[in-house]
Amino acid sequence: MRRIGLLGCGNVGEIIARKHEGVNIIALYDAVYDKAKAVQDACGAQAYESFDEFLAQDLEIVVEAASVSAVQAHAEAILLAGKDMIILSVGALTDDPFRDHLKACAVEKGKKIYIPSGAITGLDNLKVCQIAEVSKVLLRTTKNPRSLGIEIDKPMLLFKGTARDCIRQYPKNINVAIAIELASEHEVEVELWADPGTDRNTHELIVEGEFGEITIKVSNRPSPENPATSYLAALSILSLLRNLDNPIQIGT
Ligand SMILES: NC(=O)C1=CN([C@@H]2O[C@H](COP(=O)(O)OP(=O)(O)OC[C@H]3O[C@@H](n4cnc5c(N)ncnc54)[C@H](O)[C@@H]3O)[C@@H](O)[C@H]2O)C=CC1
Ligand SMILES: O=C([O-])CC(=O)C(=O)O
Repeated sequence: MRRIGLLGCGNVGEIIARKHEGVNIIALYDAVYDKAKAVQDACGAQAYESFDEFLAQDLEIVVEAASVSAVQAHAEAILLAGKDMIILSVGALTDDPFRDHLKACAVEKGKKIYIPSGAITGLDNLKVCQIAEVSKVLLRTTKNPRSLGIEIDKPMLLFKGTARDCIRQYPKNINVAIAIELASEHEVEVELWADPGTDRNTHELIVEGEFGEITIKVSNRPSPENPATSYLAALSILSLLRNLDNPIQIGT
């Protein structure tokens, strides 16, 4: 079984620790040591207070479910230590020189960086946008204000602009837009709405191109422990881990 290290033991990390199958989680790290210790019992892994000690373990894959800044701080070291990496805080990869550098590190060590589908679906065939003519990629995201850490009493458009500008302002809420941008290799327009009347994190993806039109609407249940994060995001990592060694690859 693949040996996994968990970087980030908050909401998503804890779900992975409890529900993983087909892989062996052996090491845990969180900037808040108590969080890593708190999930030890869920998976029988060891929590480490020092990142270097965590990374020194015999890991094949590090699963990042921490933050954009955790990716910025640790991804290079993880890849250069010869580990594959699953990156959920994909907003970190908007920085082109940083992303190119991580790619070069992965190539140098013969390792892979996996970007899970996270809180959206449809990333598989969105990759056709890399080779097709595309006139529009729009993501309209709507969350309850509590997910965005604000209080309002009627729907409000908080942001309209590029995915790159949006992730700078909302690094915990719009990583999906960057996953869409990386899959499509096309600039993504984002509308971010806060709606006190909704109990879902909704992502509507609208794409127009030479192939026709795509509309995908995902109405996500927020995670119980972190309403900003859709439960689907944790499930997407669990399914990625489950299918890593499947000889049949489904989807583009
Ligand atoms: N790609 C996607 O579709 C999605 C991405 N996300 C992202 O996934 C990440 C995890 O989400 P949650 O588990 O809900 O967040 P969370 O806030 O519940 O847990 C994050 C954990 O990581 C730890 N952490 C943060 N920075 C760290 C660092 N530099 N080093 C070590 N530990 C660090 C925190 O102490 C916390 O325990 C977030 O960055 C979130 O924005 C969430 C949903 C969808
Ligand atoms: O979980 C979600 O619905 C989206 C999210 O937080 C992100 O993309 O960062």
